[in-house]
Order: sequence, then structure tokens, then C-alpha cells
Amino acid sequence: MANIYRTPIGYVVEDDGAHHALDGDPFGDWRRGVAVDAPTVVLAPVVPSKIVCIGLNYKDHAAEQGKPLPAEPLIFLKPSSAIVNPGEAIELPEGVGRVDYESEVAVVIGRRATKVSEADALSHVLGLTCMNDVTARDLQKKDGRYTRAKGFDTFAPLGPCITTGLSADDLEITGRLNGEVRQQSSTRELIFPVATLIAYISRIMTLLPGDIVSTGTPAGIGPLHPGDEFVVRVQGIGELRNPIVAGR
Ligand SMILES: NC(=O)N[C@@H](O)C(=O)O
Repeated sequence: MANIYRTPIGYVVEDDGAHHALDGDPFGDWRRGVAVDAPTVVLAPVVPSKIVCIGLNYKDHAAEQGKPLPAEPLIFLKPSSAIVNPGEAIELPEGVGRVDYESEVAVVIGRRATKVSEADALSHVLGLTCMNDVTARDLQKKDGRYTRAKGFDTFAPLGPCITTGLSADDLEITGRLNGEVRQQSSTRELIFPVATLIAYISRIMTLLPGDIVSTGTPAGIGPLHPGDEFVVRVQGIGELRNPIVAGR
């Protein structure tokens, strides 16, 4: 297991508490280079060609939304332009009403995946990271259109790193608003597990190295306000912390 950080000066790999420059390409051949200090500035770990999100993939969230459980994965896309780095502000656009946080475990694709089987799906995964699927809830409720409600700039905080060699079967996920726990669950509760999601999506669209599959949010969603801070924490990966500001 290793944590791969993207920094302004390149990738850094951390394992057993030691940090090394990553020589090569995290999606291809790479090796540990010179020893370096722990990065002080980390960027979103990838710039994906697409973010594929899953809706209603936790029973308790579907229940709090008053929605029936989907018979198959409910997928939608989020634009890469929505990505913000760990520590950067989530901007609440003017005039859109309520904007919610949604803590999620996100999968980083490592190898090109086209029509892959469930049995072979996980071999296409590079690792896991955290994502906040920020959502303009009033807009979503108004007309059910996901892309607009979830596609605003800064609505996809991503990070802090890619954790390799970690199973997504039973990871604790927590969402804290201003230090208070608002979401607490485990990936054990996912209706459709990661292998099923990758096989399902890859039958529709090819997943490319660096693409993100965000696995859905558990119950406990709620609104964000200027001055707040929201932290997504996933066991074995780390914390994704973002302040909230009023946007234009
Ligand atoms: N309601 C809603 O948008 N939910 C999804 O994003 C989800 O289940 O993660």
C-alpha cells in the first residue's frame, strides 16, 4: 500500500512513513526516486477525462431522499472543470439556493477498461481517493437534472492522494461539518460494489487511465454555508478538507 500525492513539482510517493519523488508515470512504469520531505501543498491527484458518479448507492441515502433503490447503477457525469484541490474553497454560486455536501469514496482508474468483466474489473484500478460530490439540491429537486446541479465550478473537491493496494470492501467513511460528524458509514453498505460499477460503466463507456468513478454518498447530507469547513475522511486514505465561501 502506498499514497501517491500530486504536487506542484510532480508526484510524491509515501509508504512506511517515508516520502520519495515518483520517477516515471503513476499510470505506467514508476519507481521511487530521491527521498523528499512530506509535501506541504497537494493538488487533486488526477485531472481525469471524466468523473463518473453513482446515485443512490447507499440504502440509507436513498431512504432520506425518499427514492426507491435503483435496479441497476444510476450513473451521471460530473465535469473535470468542477474539481478543486484539497484545501481550496468550495464556492456557493449566487441564486441557486441550497447547496449540499456529499462524502464519497472515489476509484481512480489505472488501466484502460472497455467491456471488462466483474472478475477482471479491479485489475483496472490504480487506487482510491476521497471526493465531495457537492450538489445544488434545490436545482436538482426542481427538475431532476443532475448535470447542472452537480456541475458548477468547485463542486468536486478531490484528494488528498491516491492510495494503492487498498480494498474498498469495508472502509469507514465520515463527513464532518465544522468538526461535527454528519455522515458516518462504511463501503460495506454499497449497494453496487466497485467491481460491479466498473464492469457496468465499461460496457457503456471506456474508462481511461486517471478517470474517476465516485461510488455514491451515505445518509446525512446537508447544506453548506459561507464560513463553513467540510472534511471528508476515508479510513486508510486520509482527509479532504475544504472551506466554503460565497461565490459570484
Ligand atoms: N441525491 C443525489 O444526488 N445523490 C447522489 O449524488 C448520491 O447518491 O451520491
